[in-house]
Amino acid sequence: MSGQFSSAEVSKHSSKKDLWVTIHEKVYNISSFVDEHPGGEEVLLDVGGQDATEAFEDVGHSDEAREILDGLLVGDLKRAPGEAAPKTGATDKIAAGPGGRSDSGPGFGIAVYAVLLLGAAVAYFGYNYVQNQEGK
Ligand code: HEM
Repeated sequence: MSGQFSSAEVSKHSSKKDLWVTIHEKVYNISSFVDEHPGGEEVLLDVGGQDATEAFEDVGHSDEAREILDGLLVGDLKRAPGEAAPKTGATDKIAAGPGGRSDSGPGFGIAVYAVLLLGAAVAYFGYNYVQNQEGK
């Protein structure tokens, strides 16, 4: 079974027994997998009938998980003209990375540098302060 489905069509399949999601513009019927999902059924029911690209990629699923998805494919997502594509900024970065995978979201690296810089500044001024005290 394969075809093209609009997001309105996909959103009709949001019950546990009939659960579809969209990931990267492809439509998957994950009903048979809900009970087997290592991450639990709750998260899958949450994204039922919706675009699950971000949720799926944020977890950093393995290649095995992607293979399971391949087996659940029902078709392509048909976007209505003018319909906005979902936000997949984080996903685009992951896809563009050298290994194709990344564990941290965007902005995480910057936060780490900020903390390191702050620590270095505190250490530097603290050291100077102690030196000055000793000099007295
Ligand atoms: C819809 C298709 C999905 C498939 C086929 C799938 C498949 C899998 C598989 C095979 C694993 C085991 C680890 C791995 O191989 O990466 C896993 C783990 C996990 N999944 Fe999914 N997943 C899907 C969607 C989601 C979504 C939408 C979420 C939402 C947050 C999610 C959250 C998780 C979490 C948190 C784990 C880690 C569980 C643990 O290690 O205890 N998954 N998934």
